[in-house]
Amino acid sequence: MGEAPKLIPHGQQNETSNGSKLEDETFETATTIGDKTYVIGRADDETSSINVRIFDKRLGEWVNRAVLGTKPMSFEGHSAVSLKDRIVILKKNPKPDDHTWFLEVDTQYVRQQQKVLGTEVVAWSKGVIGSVEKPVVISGPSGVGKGTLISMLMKEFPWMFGFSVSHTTRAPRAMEKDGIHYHFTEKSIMEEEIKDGKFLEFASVHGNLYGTSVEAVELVSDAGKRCILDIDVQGARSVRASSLEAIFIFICPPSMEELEKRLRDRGTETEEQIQKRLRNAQSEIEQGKSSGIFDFILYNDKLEECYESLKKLLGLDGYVIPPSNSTEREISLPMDHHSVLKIEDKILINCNPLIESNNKIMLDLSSLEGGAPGRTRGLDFRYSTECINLTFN
Ligand SMILES: Nc1nc2c(ncn2[C@@H]2O[C@H](COP(=O)(O)OP(=O)(O)O)[C@@H](O)[C@H]2O)c(=O)[nH]1
Ligand SMILES: Nc1ncnc2c1ncn2[C@@H]1O[C@H](COP(=O)(O)OP(=O)(O)O)[C@@H](O)[C@H]1O
Repeated sequence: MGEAPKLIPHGQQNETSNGSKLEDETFETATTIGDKTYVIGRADDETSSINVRIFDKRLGEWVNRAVLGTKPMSFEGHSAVSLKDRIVILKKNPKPDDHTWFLEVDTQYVRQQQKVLGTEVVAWSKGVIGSVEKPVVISGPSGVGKGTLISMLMKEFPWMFGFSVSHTTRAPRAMEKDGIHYHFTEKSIMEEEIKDGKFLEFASVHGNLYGTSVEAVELVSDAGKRCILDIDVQGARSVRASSLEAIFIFICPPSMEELEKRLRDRGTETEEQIQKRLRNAQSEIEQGKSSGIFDFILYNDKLEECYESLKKLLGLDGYVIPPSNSTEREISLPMDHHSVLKIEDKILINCNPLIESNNKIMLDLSSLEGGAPGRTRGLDFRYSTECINLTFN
């Protein structure tokens, strides 16, 4: 039995309480979700890290501890609010012209991580404000044109999409660059990292290991971009079963003959590898069509037509480039004089009207969808100056 948290702030009392904010000199804040109280403070070593301790009320003991974050997430007195399975921590604005940072933790993910690692590890992220669309998972047999279609999408919409760079134990092809096309790695290293819970999913494909690291997806979502994953059917199944909400697209060849031709013309594989890929293609196509994993099946016969269909199902047909900055929004929160309140799935930040003209900011957690588990998925926010707008329905 551990010592109960000295801090029994508002959050400890019940689920419907307002956000908790402790006195500044303690440099700790806490909030409660279910049986757990998350006590958040500056790391003991006085670095810029954040220390999180988790107290399980049911067990009456501290069950987890993690040191998180680097600059600019240093802990200088925050407000923490819990909503459903999330905690949102708002960092005070250190300078008047600075922007607000917030951290969001998905406690669902904490539980998953605990299962894998026993102790430690909570995932936090810098807040990306403005909703990010669901990641896109693209699967299909080797040579069908997945890479080609993804390149076209990334070239036309570089600000919108980011590629999840997988790890693989296969050897690089002539034009492939480490860290861009894949993270090329050793089997023993990758197996160790899989054990450490570093991967969102992994699979053995055509005799090699492939996997999507949690970090690969986080890097894209942290940049505020929509993540594209090029993974095989087994990987797609694992992602489907994970907490990552995504759109699943399967690409089919017009015929096996055409698939073989594309593979041969690409000229990147030995004859033996081509044969292996063709043998696997048949069952991949069957699974792709029948497994219920995929939301959409696209036939890549004429490349341009297939690309147009892909854009259409991603809602990008007839897409007009928005004026710069319109997809990125930032909010400013004053250093002092703000209070934080939670109501249902909304967080309301009340600023001093004498300091801020937009004196009420609402973060809407119902907008959270997609994204890597445990990471900020794009909190939507809006300003309000009228109290009447702040009634929640
Ligand atoms: N499960 C899983 N599959 C992957 C990953 N990265 C690539 N793949 C799949 O591995 C297979 C082989 O990829 P690759 O060696 O690049 O060959 P290609 O498909 O012929 O270009 C393809 O089906 C990819 O979609 C990953 O991170 N996880
Ligand atoms: N619709 C298409 N028609 C003809 N060739 C295509 C088409 N789509 C892709 N290709 C070609 O087929 C080969 C395999 O495509 P690639 O994108 O590497 O497939 P994958 O990533 O699915 O293995 C490449 O040489 C590419 O240029």
